[in-house]
Amino acid sequence: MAPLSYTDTLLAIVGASVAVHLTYKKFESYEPIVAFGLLVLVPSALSALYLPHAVSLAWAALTVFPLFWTSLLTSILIYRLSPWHPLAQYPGPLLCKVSKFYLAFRSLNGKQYIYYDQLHEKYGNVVRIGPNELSICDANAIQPLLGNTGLPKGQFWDGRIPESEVVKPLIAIRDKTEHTRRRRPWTRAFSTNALKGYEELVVKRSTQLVDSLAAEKGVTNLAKWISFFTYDIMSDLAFGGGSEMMAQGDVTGLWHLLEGGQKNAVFMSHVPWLGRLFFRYPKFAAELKAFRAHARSRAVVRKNEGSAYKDIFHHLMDEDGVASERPTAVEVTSDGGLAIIAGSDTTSSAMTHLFFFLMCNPTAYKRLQAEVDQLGNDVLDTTKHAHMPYLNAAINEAMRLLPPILGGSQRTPDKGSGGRMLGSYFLAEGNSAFIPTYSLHRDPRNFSPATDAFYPERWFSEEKRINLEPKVFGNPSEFIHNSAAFIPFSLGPTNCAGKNLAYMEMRMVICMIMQQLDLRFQDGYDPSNWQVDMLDYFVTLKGVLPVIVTPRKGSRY
Ligand code: HEM
Repeated sequence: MAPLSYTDTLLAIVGASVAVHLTYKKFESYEPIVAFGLLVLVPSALSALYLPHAVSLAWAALTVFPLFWTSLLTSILIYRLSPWHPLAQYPGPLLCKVSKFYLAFRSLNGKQYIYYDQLHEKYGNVVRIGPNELSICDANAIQPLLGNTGLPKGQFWDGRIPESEVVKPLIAIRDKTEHTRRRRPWTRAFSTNALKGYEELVVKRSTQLVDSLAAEKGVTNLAKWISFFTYDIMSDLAFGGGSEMMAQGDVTGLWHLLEGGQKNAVFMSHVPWLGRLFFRYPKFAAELKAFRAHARSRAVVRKNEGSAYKDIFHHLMDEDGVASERPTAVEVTSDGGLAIIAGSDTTSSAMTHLFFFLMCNPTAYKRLQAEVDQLGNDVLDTTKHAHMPYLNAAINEAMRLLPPILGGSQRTPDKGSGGRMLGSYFLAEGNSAFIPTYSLHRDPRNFSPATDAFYPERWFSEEKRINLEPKVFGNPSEFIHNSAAFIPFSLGPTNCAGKNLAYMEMRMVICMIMQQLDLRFQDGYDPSNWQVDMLDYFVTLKGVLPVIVTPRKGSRY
């Protein structure tokens, strides 16, 4: 067969690159073998085609590879910016539309929630924050995206979990049927009965926290103490013990490992295919892997040694034998690690933020303390906690202003579904969307007036709210309170499994601390540092919160 003319050969190379683009788009494989085939083998074959126009095969390759890759990138670029792209109608920064790498790099400074907020300020309710991803700051999209008939999880978690972990933790399961199956033991682990069983432990650890704080002389870092508390208690609950951070400090460096891995993780969640690739190299994301390996080893110890009480592991492992299908050991090990990660950082953020806001707002501090003081000897009674209006309003108000997960949970339409209407926005198949929780909670259309200020009173009924000093909410016609737009625990079938435990822990710790101790900022501390030091790596990394703790008059100290 006669060789192709020079022009036809060049056209064949460009055509092949477009075909490779379309193949990638259709099949979306993370497999390195597929990438190798499409990005290396195809241009190698094309180099042979080009050989008649070159002095050697090496020379042909030197011409064909750059041409092939450049036309592939150009094809991708043109498509992403073209009016045919299914998200073309949505506004957003050019660099976000071109590549998700832009956001991945921007996320490294820990301020992506602020960036989303600025984008919504500039572009409106819907912003195209990636070539195939939308951020939707509109309460009408919450139900269709996250609610009971909402969409399955997106690729976000694919880049955070190494492929070698064939059995994924619950939070990373995208298939709805499989997720429902794996969620069942979690539902048992947080039933009313199971929660009752955790109470004694919550009291024990909360007492240890209050004792430790009372013993602190001079300035102490409240954020650190609360983090150690949540880590210790989640280890007790997930694995029947194994952590004594409040007593010994972070001697094994686990808290450091947990936090250290988050920066890598957030980058990879934006470009999951790269995460999959990099995770194969042992030195990549070493902290993340070390933490997960530790969690797995703790699970094995817990399984072999048992526990003196019914912990979360007990229910996940179905040690009561109530499930029709028993979870496998690998599933339980994977989910045990998840319990620590999901349950410690989030709860510690919520509580630390609340104490921060209380110290900034003396009126709210006094109102909460007065309510707590009415408890007297019932301070450990969880049934009373659940009905304390100021306590619960203050917890919600802190999570409204600074939700522990500042961004949102990504969702993607099922393959073959054709896409989904989310309120008045259409999300085509192959694309993802999320609701930016921080921006939604700080949207005056959802919470007004004084949207950015800490006022637990906004959670009260009108008759109670209207006369309270200062009279911020004195004018009912100006008042907006859309509780459907309050989603710190997300929503729907994949919402936070540990929500009730989190509330129980938070209420207990807050009541015990407020009853026994007075907290105030270190002299000269500038509260504006709190948010400046805070880093959003999906979970929130907190800076130092320097406080002076003094036992209250009549306390046990
Ligand atoms: C204030 C504290 C907490 C907050 C704000 C919080 C928030 C969240 C959020 C936003 C999600 C993602 C849900 C989604 O993808 O739609 C989540 C998932 C999850 N959380 Fe929490 N969480 C908290 C405490 C806890 C605790 C104490 C546990 C106990 C182990 C826990 C266990 C989980 C689990 C297992 C998931 C995965 C649920 C699933 O995929 O089905 N969380 N949490």
